[in-house]
Amino acid sequence: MEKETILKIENLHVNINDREILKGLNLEIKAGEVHALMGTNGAGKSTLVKTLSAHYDCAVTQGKITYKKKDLLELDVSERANEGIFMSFQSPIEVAGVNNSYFLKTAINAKRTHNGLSEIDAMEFLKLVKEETGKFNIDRKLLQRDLNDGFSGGEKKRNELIQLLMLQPDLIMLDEIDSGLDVDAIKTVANVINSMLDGKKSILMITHYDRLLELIKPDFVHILNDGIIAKTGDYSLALELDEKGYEAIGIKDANK
Ligand SMILES: Nc1ncnc2c1ncn2[C@@H]1O[C@H](COP(=O)(O)OP(=O)(O)OP(=O)(O)O)[C@@H](O)[C@H]1O
Repeated sequence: MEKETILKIENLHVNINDREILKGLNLEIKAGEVHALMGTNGAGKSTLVKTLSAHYDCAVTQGKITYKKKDLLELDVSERANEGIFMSFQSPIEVAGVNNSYFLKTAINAKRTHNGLSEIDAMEFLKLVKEETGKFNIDRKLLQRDLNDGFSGGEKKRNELIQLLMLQPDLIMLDEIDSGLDVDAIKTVANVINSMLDGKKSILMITHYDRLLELIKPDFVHILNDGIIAKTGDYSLALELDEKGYEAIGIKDANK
């Protein structure tokens, strides 16, 4: 059976501060696929995933993005989340005064209400937290604190894993979730992501290293360069890149 297209990006042009970063990018992601996005520093990888999550830095000047047959650019940031888009940021914001558990329960209930389901109460929420974090031995005490407030880099990433498990999004975008993590934490990330691969959820993950891709095998590896996807291959492209570097595979660093 033909897989459903979850996300289709056509001729996407995006400016940041009036400078064109994405210059006619095309990308199609189907249900159940894992896509890795690589590229030199400053190539525009984060700009792409920030644009998909409606970040205020990114101004779309041209192009079309279709998500589950809807015009994504017509949806605001909370509508995108309620429609099942999840973004793990390189540096998630710290929000003192907002309890982490309250924040997560509110996000879950917004999504449930949007999809015509009843809200979960405090007891159900706690039960679900225990179940999900228990499967992967993730410390749930983080939920008692304020959202990311004073969290270490690794704790912020673990908190995003809790959010992922609780929200069960359809399109998961991970921006360098492996950076700064200890070896055990990288394995936990991979275990969580692999557990979510049910043939329906799709992943777009930015990484610089082959390490994460060894644990979460991508169906496609894309190299973003000079504002477009300059090269696409399978996992062997990431291995080749790791071995030879960008220049040897024909990718010129636009910053040099
Ligand atoms: N808020 C901003 N103001 C000015 N320039 C920005 C801003 N955000 C991004 N840029 C610029 O846009 C370009 C693309 O940045 P982006 O973060 O998308 O790159 P990247 O491929 O994710 O890089 P890295 O691998 O280093 O994380 C860079 O030149 C960056 O300096």
